[in-house]
Amino acid sequence: MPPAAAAPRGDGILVDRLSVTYPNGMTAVRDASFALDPGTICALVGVNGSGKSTVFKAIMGFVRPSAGTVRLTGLPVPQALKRNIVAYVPQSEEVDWNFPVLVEDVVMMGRYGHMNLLRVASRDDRRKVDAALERVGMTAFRRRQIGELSGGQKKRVFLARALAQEGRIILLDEPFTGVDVTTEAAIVALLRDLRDAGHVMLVSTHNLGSVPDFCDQVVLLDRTVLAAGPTAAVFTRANLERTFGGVLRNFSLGGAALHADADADRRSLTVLTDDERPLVLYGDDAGRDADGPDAADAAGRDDERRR
Ligand SMILES: Nc1ncnc2c1ncn2[C@@H]1O[C@H](COP(=O)(O)OP(=O)(O)OP(=O)(O)O)[C@@H](O)[C@H]1O
Repeated sequence: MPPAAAAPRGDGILVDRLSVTYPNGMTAVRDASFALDPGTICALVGVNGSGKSTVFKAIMGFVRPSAGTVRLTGLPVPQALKRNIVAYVPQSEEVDWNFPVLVEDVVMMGRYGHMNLLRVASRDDRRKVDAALERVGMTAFRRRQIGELSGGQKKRVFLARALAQEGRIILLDEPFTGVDVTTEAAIVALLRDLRDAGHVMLVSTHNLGSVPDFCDQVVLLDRTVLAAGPTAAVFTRANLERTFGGVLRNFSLGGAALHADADADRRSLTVLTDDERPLVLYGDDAGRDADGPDAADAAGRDDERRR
């Protein structure tokens, strides 16, 4: 038997008994803990209002923990921010697209933390912006206004900004919302490359079907961490039902409704969806596990059909 993987030490992101209470007295996150090592892609999954953005804000230093700690590559948040360790790819709704700014200027913003107060770009800064635009396939759009781009193109530009920043930790807030299959595949390929280069990525997503495809860790959130760890162990039907309660749509097809074969009564297909790309579980163990190539393949095929 292969040796069991060691538990993460939190050398990338360490969230330890984190609680966040907003000034209006609302405790959005209570006693949440998880640990991620370099070279990880982790999904952050939970219903609307479960505290995903609050966890992001705590990691980015926008809110102070009322209890507990966050450490990033071993450093307290303020020190990590000073060193430009954290890059953020926002949700589209958070951005004012009417602000007149060129694509290349958005990507250059990723270099601001590396510049002095006058923000004069060096040759090295420009080279890194060029390389980032090239890497996400947006070089041809560099002189366009950001507001003129499609949703998927805008996402690529913000990914390029994160690349230009060269942060070891990248937070992505629903990167697949409103993007087509090709852009989603391109984003996933890029995230895998970054993982191989030792980055840590925390991805908030409602795209349940994509999670087993590319995330090696999962954090399930409902105002606290319900479960955290390797995707195969944590991303199970039972845990998802606990996380989403009645919100999750769950269709089960089995027996004659699905197959005409002799063994139809033993076979089933379960679809779990939080309204974006659904998680499709095939076969006899559909009621137990969400991992395995069948589940991922099925989710992909279903996605193609939906679009
Ligand atoms: N600035 C704030 N002041 C007071 N309460 C807040 C604030 N921001 C968020 N909340 C509350 O904290 C809870 C968690 O919100 P949060 O935005 O972290 O959830 P989320 O999981 O990111 O949701 P979504 O999936 O809708 O983006 C919600 O009940 C929300 O109303």
